Order: sequence, then C-alpha cells, then structure tokens
Amino acid sequence: MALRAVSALTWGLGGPGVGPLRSGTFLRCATQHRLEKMPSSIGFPEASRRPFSSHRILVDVDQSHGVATMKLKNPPVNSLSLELLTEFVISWEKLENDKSCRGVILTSNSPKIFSAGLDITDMYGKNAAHYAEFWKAVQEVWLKLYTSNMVVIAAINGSSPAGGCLMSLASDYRIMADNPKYTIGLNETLLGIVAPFWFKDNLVNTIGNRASEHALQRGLLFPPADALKIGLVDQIVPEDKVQSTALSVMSEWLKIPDHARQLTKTMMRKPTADRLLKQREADIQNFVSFISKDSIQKSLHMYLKFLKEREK
Ligand SMILES: CCCCC/C=C\C/C=C\C=C\CC(=O)SCCNC(=O)CCNC(=O)[C@H](O)C(C)(C)COP(=O)(O)OP(=O)(O)OC[C@H]1O[C@@H](n2cnc3c(N)ncnc32)[C@H](O)[C@@H]1OP(=O)(O)O
Repeated sequence: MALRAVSALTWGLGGPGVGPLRSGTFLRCATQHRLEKMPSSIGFPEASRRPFSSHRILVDVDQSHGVATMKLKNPPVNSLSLELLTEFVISWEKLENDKSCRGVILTSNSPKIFSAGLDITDMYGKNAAHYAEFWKAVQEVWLKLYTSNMVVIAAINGSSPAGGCLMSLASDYRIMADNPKYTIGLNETLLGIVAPFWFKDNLVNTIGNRASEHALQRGLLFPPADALKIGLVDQIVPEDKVQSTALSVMSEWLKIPDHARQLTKTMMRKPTADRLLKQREADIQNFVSFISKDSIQKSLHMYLKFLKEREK
C-alpha cells in the first residue's frame, strides 16, 4: 500500500444548542417528506434556496430537499483558524435551528484543498489565553459535527490533513475525490505534536485500533485509494462527481426516519463525545501547557519553515 507523508459540542439531552434530539424531532419526523429525487448539482431553483455566508463560511440551503451545502473558504489552504472555527459554529447553529434542514454537505470552496487542518499560526507564538480560546473553538466544532442531529456528509474535494481529516471523521459519511495528489490522515506526529485522545477515539471508531496505531504513530497521509482500503473514507469518485455523489448519498440517508437514525447515532457516538465533555476544561489546559512548551514551539516553527521553503 502506497503511503505518503509530507516529508520532513454539547451532548446530553436538553444541552444548549447541540443536544442529539432537538425538541419536536418526533413530531416533525412523522410528517417529514421523503426525498425521492435530488438535483445532481447545486442548481436549485431560486425559490427553494436560502444562501447565507460569512467571511470564511458559505452556506446554501436547499429548503425543498432539506439539504445545506457548507463550504469552507479560507484561502490559500482553508486552514482552520480561530476566525473560521468561530464562524463555523455560528453557521452550524443556524442550520441546527432551521427545522427545514435535515442534512449538511461539508465541502471546500477551494478546488484542491479540503482543509490544511488547524491553523498553525494560531498555535505558534501566541499567549496562553489565545491557545485556550483556540482549543475551545476546535473542541466546539468537533462536538457540533460529531453529535449533530443532521446527516453530515463530507465531500472531500482535496487534501485533508490533520484537523481537516478530523472534520471528515466527525461526519457520518466521507466521499473523497479520486486524485492521487490528494491525501488524508492525522499527521500530527510529523509536526512534533500529538493528536489528542478525542481525535484518536474518532479515528479508532472509524478504522479500528490497529490501523489507528499505525496511522497515528507514523502520521500517515493516505492517497484516496488507500484511505478507502482502510475505511478512512467511504467512497472515492472522480473529482467532478464529488458534489453530485454527496447529494445522491444524502438522499439515501434522508429516506431513513430522522428519529430512528438520530437515536442510533446517539447510541453509537454518545460515549465518545461524553469522554471529551467530561474533561473539556482539563483538555484545554493540557493543550495550552503542551503547545506552550519551548520544544513544541520550536517544532512548529521548523514545520512552518519547511512548508514555506519546500519545493512545489
Ligand atoms: C500528550 C498531550 C497531548 C495534548 C494535545 C496537544 C496538542 C495537539 C495539537 C494539535 C493538533 C493539531 C492538528 C492540526 O490540524 S495541525 C495542522 C497540520 N496541517 C498540516 O500538516 C498541513 C500542512 N500543509 C500542507 O501540507 C500543504 O499546505 C497543503 C497540502 C494543505 C497545500 O499545499 P499547497 O502546496 O497548495 O500550499 P502551500 O504552499 O503548502 O501553503 C500555502 C501557504 O499556506 C501555509 N499553510 C499551509 N498549511 C497551513 C496550516 N495548517 N496553518 C497555517 N498555514 C498553513 C503555508 O505555510 C504557505 O504559506 P506561505 O508560504 O504562502 O506564507
């Protein structure tokens, strides 16, 4: 198997905003329309579309089908900066509160990069208060995605290292563009940092313990075909079919009654989400003390330098 490395949300019933069962779920399900036919592109009729956006997040809601497409837009590499993460949470809550929205396709506005992962400049050369705020936002985005009532499909239209891979892992289904130039994986060790336990838990739940041990220790980044083999993604499709495939997979998922799917998702994911929720503050403090170490700052500095100077 060809492996490539770069060389060198609150759970709990009734919890604010992100509880697995939004009030009215059962009632709504009883009258919910089934999706019989989905459009093959985002060319929805104007009347049924409700786009909204912020600087770094573009959202297009197709109200007649109950599906939103959320695009990350943070050039040049869609890094997950504090600003992007904050805007993500605001947009996500808007969708969670929109009763017409049952599913979200998460993708990128950039053609070649889904997301370069956490913004390294938010973890380098800042003070403890900044690191704490940043990490809280990272946790929040993961909790929102991982515990969402909505069906979340990642349409991975480019490279997806580290935090980008985590966002995909938190989705219910992953479709990746079949381009061998793109890679996906949790490559933290290559930066001299360590994926926290909840990144690891999410990976283990997806690809199993042995494959996770191997992938995490070596910081492996997998091309799409290999990612498919180990179950890191569920499907690979030609680059120009990622969005249309995501829409048709979504239509299949939305045929399942919401209440049954949501309760099943809760049953599967609650223990993992609860593990972070129970020690959220300690996890923030752990991150702050780890990332503030001189040796870790030095590793990040070297990695940023490597990124800037490497041959393209
Ligand atoms: C035991 C205790 C445990 C406690 C837990 C503690 C800690 C855990 C901590 C953190 C976990 C972090 C997870 C992460 O997500 S870290 C981020 C990892 N990301 C990467 O390694 C990706 C790096 N980027 C790339 O590989 C390439 O950029 C990419 C393939 C995405 C795109 O390549 P392309 O050639 O198109 O673009 P580049 O020229 O490389 O980049 C353009 C520009 O962007 C800068 N940049 C790239 N990635 C990032 C990033 N993640 N953050 C900030 N900036 C980034 C790059 O430096 C270039 O800048 P410039 O030269 O134009 O100035």
